[in-house]
Amino acid sequence: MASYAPIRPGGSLILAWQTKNRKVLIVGGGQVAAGRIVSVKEADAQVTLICPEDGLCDEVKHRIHVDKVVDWVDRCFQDSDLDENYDMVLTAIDDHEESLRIGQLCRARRIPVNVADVPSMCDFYFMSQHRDGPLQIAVSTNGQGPKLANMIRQKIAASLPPGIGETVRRMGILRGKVRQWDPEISNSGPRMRWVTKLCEDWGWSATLVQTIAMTTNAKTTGTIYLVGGGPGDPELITVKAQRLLQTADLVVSDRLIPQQVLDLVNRKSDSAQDELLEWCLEGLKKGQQVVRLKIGDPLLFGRGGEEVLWFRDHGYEPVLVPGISSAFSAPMVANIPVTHRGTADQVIITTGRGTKGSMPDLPEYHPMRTLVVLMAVGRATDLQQILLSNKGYPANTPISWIENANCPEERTIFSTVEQMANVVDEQNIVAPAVLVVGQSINVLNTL
Ligand SMILES: C[C@@]1(CC(=O)O)C2=NC(=C\c3[nH]c(c(CCC(=O)O)c3CC(=O)O)Cc3[nH]c(c(CC(=O)O)c3CCC(=O)O)/C=C3\N/C(=C\2)[C@@H](CCC(=O)O)[C@]3(C)CC(=O)O)/[C@H]1CCC(=O)O
Ligand SMILES: NC(=O)c1ccc[n+]([C@@H]2O[C@H](COP(=O)([O-])OP(=O)(O)OC[C@H]3O[C@@H](n4cnc5c(N)ncnc54)[C@H](O)[C@@H]3O)[C@@H](O)[C@H]2O)c1
Repeated sequence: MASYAPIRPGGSLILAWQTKNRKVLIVGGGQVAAGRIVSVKEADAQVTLICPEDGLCDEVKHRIHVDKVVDWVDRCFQDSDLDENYDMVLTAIDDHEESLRIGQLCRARRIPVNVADVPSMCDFYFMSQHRDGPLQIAVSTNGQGPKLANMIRQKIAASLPPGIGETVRRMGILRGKVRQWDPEISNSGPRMRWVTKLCEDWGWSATLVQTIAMTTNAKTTGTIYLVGGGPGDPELITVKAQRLLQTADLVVSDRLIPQQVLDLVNRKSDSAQDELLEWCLEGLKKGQQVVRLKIGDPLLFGRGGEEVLWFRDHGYEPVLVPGISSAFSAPMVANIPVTHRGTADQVIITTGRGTKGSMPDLPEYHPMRTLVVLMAVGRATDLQQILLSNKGYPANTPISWIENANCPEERTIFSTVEQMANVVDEQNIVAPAVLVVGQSINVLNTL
């Protein structure tokens, strides 16, 4: 039998009540009323406050006369005040009998009411709250310990990462964008899975969540930055890239937009790549600072050169910002100095998958050469055969597969050229993985 969460009665219903343009009546003008004004005005309600002038505290006077966010009625409460069709009534007066009476009147009219000094008369309680942009954290002790609620709230707020409110705000913009890309109700599932994956992958790293966000602050001239996002570890991007990502109006990224969303895009266009570039262009035309974020380094197997030409054709010269390529960071993960005095004096970086699936002309064996092959996993058998049969590699030349380098799932496997395809099968190595071949593997690794 399935087990479900137990029901624990005796609580109150916790909601984020939408009160925009709703009519709220506050009775009283002391410090408690002042706090209520802030709470309901931050929720965009329309506030009427009833209280004789001599009862107004300084803060309430300020809200009435300076901020002008309150319609003030200069007298005591009258029963006919409730004829105004209020959506909510809050009493904060020092006359207990009158408080109770107003509470009962509201109950009779089914108007939700909070009576500051009579919890039993409250349809809802106020909570101790922390706000940072759209992030709202509220603590309730259900009337048991308001001071404790205050202390707990402060402790929670202090534990939050800086900038989290801004991150939440940008996430809202991004979710809106995703919905614009594909408004189909029936695609809600993939959209939600994508947003969930994004949040899980980038977690609390506020700056990096910001990097994928899209804002709309238009500037006068648009600039396109072609930025290397590094190999996957959020700490392995350059300071310059991070600054640009934080300040950009629009960031378009293929790395962070996983397959589910590219699938959505694909149905609108034959080529997802073109669509991404068109988004950049749209931003540029609006005068935005646009970051085109590429994994690794844009110009090393990143098709960055092609994108530079594309933007040039459209009248924009991209600013290039380098990134750390896995061609260098992956060997480092496996403790392989790709050059090392006396062992390796050159490193050749190539791919296992050339244009249209071709195999590039691999270099001859040289004992002082380190070979780094990107996108090699699917071609392990071909690569092994070419290196052994055509390129003179000794069967026992050390190799290393580095899977998901610089990501949490990172894995390093050492073997020899003779075994390199076998280990892919045996160890179930999957892309992305980098292959390193050469004697430099043995310098720091005792295998
Ligand atoms: C969240 C907050 C919002 C707000 O009201 O703005 C709030 N009280 C706050 C502070 C606070 N209130 C009081 C103290 C003095 C210390 C103490 O008594 O503990 C402090 C501490 C302080 O000032 O730091 C006195 C007090 N409060 C209530 C009573 C009546 C009673 O218990 O019978 C008495 C005794 C009066 C007396 O003895 O005369 C009743 C209520 N107060 C509530 C909310 C609701 C329950 C929420 C919950 O338990 O979670 C509820 C039921 C009704 C409601 O108002 O909706 C705000 C957090 C401030 C912050 O976050 O900084
Ligand atoms: N919920 C809470 O957390 C909390 C905290 C402190 C106090 N309280 C209670 O809330 C109430 C208000 O507290 P306060 O510190 O703001 O009090 P206060 O004495 O500073 O203010 C009371 C206000 O009510 C006005 N008033 C009195 N009778 C009125 C009427 N019939 N019509 C319109 N206005 C009227 C007064 O002119 C004054 O402006 C008190 O009963 C207090 O015990 C609640």
